[in-house]
Amino acid sequence: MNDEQQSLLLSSSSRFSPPQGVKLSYGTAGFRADASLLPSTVYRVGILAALRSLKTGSIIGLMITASHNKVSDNGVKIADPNGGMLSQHWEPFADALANAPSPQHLLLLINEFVAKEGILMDGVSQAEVLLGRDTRPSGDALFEAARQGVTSVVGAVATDMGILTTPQLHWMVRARNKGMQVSEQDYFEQLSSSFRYLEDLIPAEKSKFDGLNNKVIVDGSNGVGGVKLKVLGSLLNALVIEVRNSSEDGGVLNDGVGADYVQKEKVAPHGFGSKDAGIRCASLDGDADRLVYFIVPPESSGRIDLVDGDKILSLFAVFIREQLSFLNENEGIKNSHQARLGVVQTAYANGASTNYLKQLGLEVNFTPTGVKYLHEKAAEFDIGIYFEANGHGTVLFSESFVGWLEARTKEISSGSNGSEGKKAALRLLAVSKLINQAVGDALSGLLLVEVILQYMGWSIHRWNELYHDLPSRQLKVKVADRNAVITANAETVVVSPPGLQEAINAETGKYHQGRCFVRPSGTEDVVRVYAEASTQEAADTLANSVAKLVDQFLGLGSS
Ligand SMILES: CC(=O)N[C@H]1[C@@H](OP(=O)(O)O)O[C@H](CO)[C@@H](O)[C@@H]1O
Ligand SMILES: [Mg+2]
Repeated sequence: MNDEQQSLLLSSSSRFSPPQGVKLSYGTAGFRADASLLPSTVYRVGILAALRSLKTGSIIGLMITASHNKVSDNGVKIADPNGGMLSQHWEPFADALANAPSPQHLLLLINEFVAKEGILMDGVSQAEVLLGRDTRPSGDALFEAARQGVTSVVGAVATDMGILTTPQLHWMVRARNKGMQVSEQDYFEQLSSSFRYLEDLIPAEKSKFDGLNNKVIVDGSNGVGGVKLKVLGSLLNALVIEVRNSSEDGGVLNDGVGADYVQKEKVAPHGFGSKDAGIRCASLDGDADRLVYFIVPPESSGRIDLVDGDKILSLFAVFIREQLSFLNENEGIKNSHQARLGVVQTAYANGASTNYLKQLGLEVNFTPTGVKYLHEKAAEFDIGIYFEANGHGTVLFSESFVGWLEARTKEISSGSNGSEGKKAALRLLAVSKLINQAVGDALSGLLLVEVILQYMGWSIHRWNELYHDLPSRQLKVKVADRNAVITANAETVVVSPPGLQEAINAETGKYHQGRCFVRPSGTEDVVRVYAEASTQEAADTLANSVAKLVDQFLGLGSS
């Protein structure tokens, strides 16, 4: 690193002192904390993003958001060149940078790291980072910190993409690196045109929207997603999207609203009630990368029927499996290719969903919590569908399978006779354009759910009846050191502290259809307990007894 570069880094970093007495960690989804603690972290992540861009020779993304967390929090994460999460290999460097106590330490770390990674900081190589932020009031100041971080690397440019959903930014990074157009208008255009195309491919004999079924009401969590969804909705024809709790309505972000609240509490968000009984309702989280549906009952008990990420995954799996079977049956299609379809879940997936998917004959895989793990696994298949129960997920198509579909659909247009097999190829290709290939995206997920329901002629009730969720309960336990819990087998088994798993097994064995696991959260200072059983009461009791075990083994008094 030359002198000019050194002094630039030293002078800019002296403007951003790290908070005292706080240890920051990149965690499951980037850095998150109270926004007042974050300027130095966001500035340093700006440097990291510029280095990542130099290293990969590609465009990198930096998103400022704390998703479903409270409005006074904020956070920052990186999108890699393919639009996915930052390579896990760089996370320790991110942690070290964020926690460096002084500008001199920071410089030392950067020097060491660029030498180890062979990054050329010669002031000649070009780097570019696309910056996005959600609607949080702290976003503007943190954006400025990120911009200063990026531009303190000589040759690096920070491009302001404005206020965006997290998945929009990831989509733009991916598209830019493929040499495509990446304005927000391009994003809306790609989603809405593939949606309309899929609508046009619905067979005439299948029931279309019947006037009752053409509306979905969406809770925007008072965040960025609602506003964007209004724009997207205006580009559609038959489907009516009514947005409530949009950030323009004056409500507080994620306060009594949003996908996380609806999924965890199983109650209707603010602004929804018995007047909405029978209508399809959906909820986005604060940065619109999670989506759940729900049904409001006619009486105003507040309780809802939750149609969660597992059920969205199941709907996608049923549809895609059907299209693949049309493809395989179709003799007109040359070089018939047996596409490998895989689904990926975590231990939080409701056991009833896993049984259902296995009964369909699908390969079900499990990974630890966190989309970076699910995404990586799903990418091993021709078509990989992954979802967390909380509504984060997408459908990935391998490049080779998309290439194969493109070749088939070209054959089709030359000798078109409209067989189901041919239409299936066209449909799958349109799905690969509709559903975000970079990351889980509530807006593209919502459009895919809507068009599949149209295609199937299903109401939300019919969809919800695919299987019945086993009653479940999630609890959080505060412990002295959550990292003392070490798990294996996709977090289903505790290997340390010794004896805890045996105690959990003994408790779980008392319950019909009992299943229970504990793991340290990657985003909160707690150990999470999840329990399932044949009745709600049993699931509650099992969760409570295991929470007590966790407390006995690791509680605040046991350090
Ligand atoms: C049980 C649960 O919902 N866990 C969430 C939560 O992770 P934890 O590591 O459990 O805190 O936040 C993650 C990031 O948003 C999300 O990927 C994950 O599913
Ligand atoms: Mg989110």
